[in-house]
Amino acid sequence: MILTVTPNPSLDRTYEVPSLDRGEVIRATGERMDPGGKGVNVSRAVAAAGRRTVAVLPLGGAPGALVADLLHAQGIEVAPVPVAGATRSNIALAESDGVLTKINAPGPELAAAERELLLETVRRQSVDADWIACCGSLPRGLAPAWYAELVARAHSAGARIALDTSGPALLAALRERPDVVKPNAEELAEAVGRPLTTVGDAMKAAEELRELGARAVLASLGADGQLLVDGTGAWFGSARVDTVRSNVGAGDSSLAGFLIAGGSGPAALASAVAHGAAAVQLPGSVMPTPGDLDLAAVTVTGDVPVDRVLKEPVSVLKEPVS
Ligand SMILES: Nc1ncnc2c1ncn2[C@@H]1O[C@H](COP(=O)(O)OP(=O)(O)O)[C@@H](O)[C@H]1O
Ligand SMILES: O=P(O)(O)OC[C@H]1O[C@](O)(COP(=O)(O)O)[C@@H](O)[C@@H]1O
Repeated sequence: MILTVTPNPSLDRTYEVPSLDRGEVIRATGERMDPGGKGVNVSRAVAAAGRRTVAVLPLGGAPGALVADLLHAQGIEVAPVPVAGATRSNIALAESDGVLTKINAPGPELAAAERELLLETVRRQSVDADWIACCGSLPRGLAPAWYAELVARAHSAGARIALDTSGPALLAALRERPDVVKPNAEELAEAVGRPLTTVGDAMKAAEELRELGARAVLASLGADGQLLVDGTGAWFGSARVDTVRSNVGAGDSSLAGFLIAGGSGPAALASAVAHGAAAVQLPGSVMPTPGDLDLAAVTVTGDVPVDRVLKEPVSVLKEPVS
């Protein structure tokens, strides 16, 4: 079973708009609503693969009830943590030329009793978990070291941890030796405080995260593919995609693919790449089913193309949020 923890889930609302004109009334041509948050998406992808998953998440107010309904409708087991504040709604504005603008709300602040209940729920649900995937930003009320504490607790309970977060929360958790971390290129650049121009730059940065404690680093590099660096070596995986429909949740789908395939080594990397490539060819944050995957289109090599210039280099570093 793959347990996911999403401390700051969301109701994802996507509006299709012709284009964005600041200060104008924009009439949407289409809209959709999805249960969201990075761990929620991992659970959706694991369930789409026909594997068991339980999603732990704080839920509050009408948006929280809607997230629970949408997840139940997709057959996903939810271990809710009732909270007083309303679950956030995140807005994605998809322009007709393919550009996506996202507004991620901060989400409710968790009170002390709610924080305790969240940890207790994770502990109770971890009993038969092969992996615990802890994903996304932290809501107000959870200290940057919260994921570090979760990794330590999960390890003492014998579970393996996959972590997909960024900034201070990622850096703080590394010292507890998460089994795999999954930064995207921006998050990787932010973590090492350097821009990334080539696949070699990304590999050096991933090695640095290992030196800081990560046992393995699965770095997703958007259109360029993915890098896996662990204690036994490094591999690069990619797949050709002709038409990208939506990259929302592509990284979450990749992480699910990696864990479903065992969570280590080149075969798991190939599964991660196949899931990422399939996800970007589906609308919104729809997660791929086995029929959507094209493993034959995936290439994995131990001969990492270090000199390859990234199609989407990271030249400007994001300001840390906290
Ligand atoms: N434009 C693209 N073309 C082909 N594959 C893509 C594209 N964008 C994303 N992917 C696939 O999805 C994976 C995850 O996307 P990425 O943008 O790196 O993650 P995140 O969603 O976490 O920001 C990539 O490593 C790649 O396999
Ligand atoms: O926790 P964060 O970083 O605010 O991200 C939450 C958002 O990320 C998502 O999980 C999608 O992930 P990506 O933006 O990485 O594609 C959405 O479902 C959700 O709205």
